[in-house]
Amino acid sequence: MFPLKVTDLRWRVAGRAVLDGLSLELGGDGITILLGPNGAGKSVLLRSLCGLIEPESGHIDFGGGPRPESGVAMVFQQPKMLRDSLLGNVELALRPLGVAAAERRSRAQAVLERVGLAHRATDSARGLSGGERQRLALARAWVTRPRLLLLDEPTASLDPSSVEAIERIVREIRTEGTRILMTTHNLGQATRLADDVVFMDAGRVCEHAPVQRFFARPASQAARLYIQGELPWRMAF
Ligand SMILES: Nc1ncnc2c1ncn2[C@@H]1O[C@H](COP(=O)(O)OP(=O)(O)OP(=O)(O)O)[C@@H](O)[C@H]1O
Repeated sequence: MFPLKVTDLRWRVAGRAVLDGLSLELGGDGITILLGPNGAGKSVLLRSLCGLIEPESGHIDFGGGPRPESGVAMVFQQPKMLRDSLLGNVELALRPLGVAAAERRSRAQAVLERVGLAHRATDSARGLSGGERQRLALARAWVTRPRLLLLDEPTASLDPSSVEAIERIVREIRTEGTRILMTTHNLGQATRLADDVVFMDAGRVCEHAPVQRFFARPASQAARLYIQGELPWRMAF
């Protein structure tokens, strides 16, 4: 599946370019944090990578071929839960992969353990808090053992301890060999998690750099302004 090469991707809505000739290359390891202002096209890029949006032109090449049938998973900012138990939600993710019922159950139980939700396994998923829902959404993706995991602002509007729990899970998923591409507006989180940063503006990649270099010496004016704009609170303390 890697290197993942995106070339000159274009997608318009009502004549306005949302992806405007976007190109990007990702190697097979690590966590890439996708930064950029609201409306830059980050979510649209993630949706294009998992096949939910078909760009008008351009090319996405997964290690020399088309997108594989399985191996790419995505977690949305506001994941939808089935009206079922946590176990049921996780097991369902394995059905399309042809995993036998007994193995579906054991893998679902194991992954719920790892995200700290085993004690809620038979509860209704609809009754979970925001942080618990995100952990369940990560479990549903993780249980399929994706090679590439796309995370769209998985900690937006979560409290600090829920954010910490999600970050721990994301690191564990990465340690087990899953490539992660994740959006966030939390720059502290970006510095904690990222190996490298892709900065997008107006439907294009402006910059792709190792995390330390990106924050110490952003190469583009757009990235400098974004970093300054997102960090006013630092000046206050
Ligand atoms: N399905 C859609 N139909 C019409 N317009 C869309 C659709 N999806 C996204 N857009 C538009 O494309 C632009 C980019 O949206 P996108 O959600 O990718 O931005 P983003 O960089 O993820 O922003 P944010 O940081 O606010 O989440 C926005 O103007 C959005 O309104």
